[in-house]
Amino acid sequence: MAFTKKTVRDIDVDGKRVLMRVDFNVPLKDGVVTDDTRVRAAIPTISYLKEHNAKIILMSHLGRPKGDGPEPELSLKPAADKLAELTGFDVKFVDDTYGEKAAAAVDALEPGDILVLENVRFDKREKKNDPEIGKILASYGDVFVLDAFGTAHRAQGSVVGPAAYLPAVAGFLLEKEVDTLTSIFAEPERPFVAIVGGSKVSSKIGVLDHLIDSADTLIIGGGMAYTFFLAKGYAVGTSLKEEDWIERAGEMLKKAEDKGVKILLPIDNIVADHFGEDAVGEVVDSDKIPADRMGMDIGPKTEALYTEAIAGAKTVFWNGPMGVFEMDQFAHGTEAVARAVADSDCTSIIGGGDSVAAINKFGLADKMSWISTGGGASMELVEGKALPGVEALNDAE
Ligand SMILES: Nc1ncnc2c1ncn2[C@@H]1O[C@H](COP(=O)(O)OP(=O)(O)O)[C@@H](O)[C@H]1O
Ligand SMILES: O=C(OP(=O)(O)O)[C@H](O)COP(=O)(O)O
Repeated sequence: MAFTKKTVRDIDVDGKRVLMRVDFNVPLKDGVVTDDTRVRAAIPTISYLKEHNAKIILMSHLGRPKGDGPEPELSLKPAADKLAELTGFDVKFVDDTYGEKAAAAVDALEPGDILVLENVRFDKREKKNDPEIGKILASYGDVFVLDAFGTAHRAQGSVVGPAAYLPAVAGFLLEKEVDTLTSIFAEPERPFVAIVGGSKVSSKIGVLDHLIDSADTLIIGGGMAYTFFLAKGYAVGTSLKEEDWIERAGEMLKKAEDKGVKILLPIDNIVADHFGEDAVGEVVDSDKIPADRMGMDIGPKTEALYTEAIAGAKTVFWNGPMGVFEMDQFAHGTEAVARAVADSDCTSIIGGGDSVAAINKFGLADKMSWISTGGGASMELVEGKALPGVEALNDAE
């Protein structure tokens, strides 16, 4: 299915104030961007707008701030600096989003200038999709561009709000992501193996239900696994879990069994007594996690099981690391799965900020068919859902 929304190519941006929502939700360590994939991915649209003399106003969230004011460690300044470094453009930054300071910085823009606003989530009205947020942001622009594929599944103020007030079109990244993913998911070559892990359990666990309908094998790892262990009656110690989902997880296991879809869960795990750089791992079987231990990675027997399942795949969709890969001692499971995907003769789609950071950490990005900047967003596309951000844009004629 071709992309059905207007894009930046369809509008005149010369001398106009272009308000653009990007996804600069990048991993940071000590104030430095540790994976710049999402910043790089926004550059084609930014460069196009600059070449066409637009005044460019960029906005994004970063992380999940509480929403009652600035949190310096979640400032967008490092992402703005990264954009300047990657492009050589002069990138201005204003430490305000909805106030007079931001408005004044917008007013001072000349054609070709680029301004990054502070984290849109420093105000709780953003996540609540308060119409006031859309209105304030829209006042900064003459047109609205959505290029934040990774956040297009969130009906939040800066993603859908400005479209109510301004002509609203897609950027090149959004267009390419939606086109590529919908065409792969429409008729995946089989066996289709879906791999889901990571920590955003509540926002992604529901999609697993759909994956049972579309995938031949579903591999579960990372923080996602422990809710399923609870459904199987295993104790999970202090591992990440989502109590409200235990019953549904049990229903999913039953549904998969009835449909003949294989769900693979870890059979062993690397556990630790606390979450930290100095934590030391030990291997335990999945039904023997001690009460004072938390699961940090999949274990060696699980790596072998998952590697074998991936080797026979024709399509792999992967979102969410198998463990806390940022800490080297818990990165082994994610690396083993990444290598299995890289070595297999399949169409491979990797989605999500952290999953992509993991693939980059292991130097395997060029072995994958499509690296998507969105984890949750690509999960919703695989589910066949429309993304609210895309829905809010103007239809192509
Ligand atoms: N067992 C686990 N316990 C806690 N966190 C985990 C576990 N396994 C993986 N994670 C964390 O999950 C995070 C990524 O999850 P998520 O945001 O859902 O993925 P993505 O950004 O790829 O969509 C990583 O920071 C990783 O450390
Ligand atoms: O990182 C993101 O999603 P992802 O981890 O599913 O890829 C997006 O920036 C959305 O962030 P959110 O899940 O805090 O709304």
